[in-house]
Amino acid sequence: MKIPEHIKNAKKPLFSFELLPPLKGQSISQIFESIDPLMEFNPPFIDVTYHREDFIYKKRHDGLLEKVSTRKRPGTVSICAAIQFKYKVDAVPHLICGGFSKEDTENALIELKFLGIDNVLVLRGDARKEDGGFIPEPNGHAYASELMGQVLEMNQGKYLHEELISADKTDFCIGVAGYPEKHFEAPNLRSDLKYLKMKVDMGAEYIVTQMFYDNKKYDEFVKACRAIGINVPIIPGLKPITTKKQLTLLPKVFHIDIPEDLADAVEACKTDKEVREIGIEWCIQQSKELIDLGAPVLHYYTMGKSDTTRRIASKVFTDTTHRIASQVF
Ligand SMILES: NC(=O)C1=CN([C@@H]2O[C@H](COP(=O)(O)OP(=O)(O)OC[C@H]3O[C@@H](n4cnc5c(N)ncnc54)[C@H](O)[C@@H]3O)[C@@H](O)[C@H]2O)C=CC1
Ligand SMILES: Nc1nc(=O)c2c([nH]1)NC[C@@H]1CN(c3ccc(C(=O)N[C@@H](CCC(=O)O)C(=O)O)cc3)CN21
Repeated sequence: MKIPEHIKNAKKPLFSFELLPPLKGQSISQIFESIDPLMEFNPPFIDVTYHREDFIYKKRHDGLLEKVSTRKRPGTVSICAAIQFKYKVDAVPHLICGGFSKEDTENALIELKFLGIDNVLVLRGDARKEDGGFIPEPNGHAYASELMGQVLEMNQGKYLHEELISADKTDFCIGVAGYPEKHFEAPNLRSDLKYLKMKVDMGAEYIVTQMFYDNKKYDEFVKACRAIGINVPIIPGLKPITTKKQLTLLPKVFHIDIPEDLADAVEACKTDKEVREIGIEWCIQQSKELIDLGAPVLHYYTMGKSDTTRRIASKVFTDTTHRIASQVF
């Protein structure tokens, strides 16, 4: 089922989460072990991220260094298939521009259609660390909107080499990313929202936000979106803080602010065990308020660590007194 249908059919706010493909060499059982403890909260969908290749430098016999491309976390499509068939919930693979030619993208989409996976989150993808900034693949896409264009073409039955393929139309539901605190490369929020609106006008059916720790940012973002005619569901993304290191790491990697109260409380902790308690409390509070603000789904960036999210969800999603999501869409 498509994500917007899950939202329309829901009688109360929904719980969903996101995981990373495990490191190369590990097994699917680790994925299942991280999903099992969260199934009691009835996620209608589970996202699986996509990771582009990295470079490593290998020493050759002659002593020179050879640049070799490797992928540390392969398997998004097969993990999605395994999830969908085992748990009978929709798996949402992330599709990225980085490292993908149009042919690679087409092949991935053909495989997804074949597997009965019909929701995708369309993203540009992060820059490779070594590159400094995002560099599109030759014959690839530079922006999420361009990649969306290709998915939409396939939804119309238009493949890259029509003379070579006679294939049916695909029917993908497309979600996109939104940034309550602005995407770090955008000159200002208005510009970022302009491109977000472009993605929605092209056919994106819902938005998942970058993580944030101050609900006011989400509230203002939703209002700013509505004011310019973005009327699709806006799903907040949440990541509980669990270590002191994240206080500097998260702003650096994801370009987000940590509110003073939260930062002070984390600073005052003596151990990461204490930090985790603070992070869980903060996230429970945030989750409850977001439901009151009308968030249709709460999407947790669990990234394979389910214990923390389980503790949060058991406080947020087993309490049936919460109101039905009231966001306008
Ligand atoms: N791997 C994953 O699962 C996830 C990754 N992300 C990351 O978030 C970042 C951005 O991804 P998206 O939001 O999908 O990218 P996007 O292509 O929509 O936007 C990227 C930047 O370019 C600007 N922009 C967008 N379209 C433009 C256009 N046509 N012309 C000029 N500027 C334009 C935007 O304002 C933004 O600053 C990436 O670093 C991505 O990896 C975010 C969520 C999940
Ligand atoms: N820029 C960007 N890239 C992403 O891949 C991404 C986002 N934003 N925002 C939404 C989700 C959240 N994602 C993730 C991915 C990895 C971690 C993670 O492993 N975090 C480490 C620190 C980060 C690091 O070491 O690079 C952690 O300790 O929490 C968290 C969320 C993936 N998605």
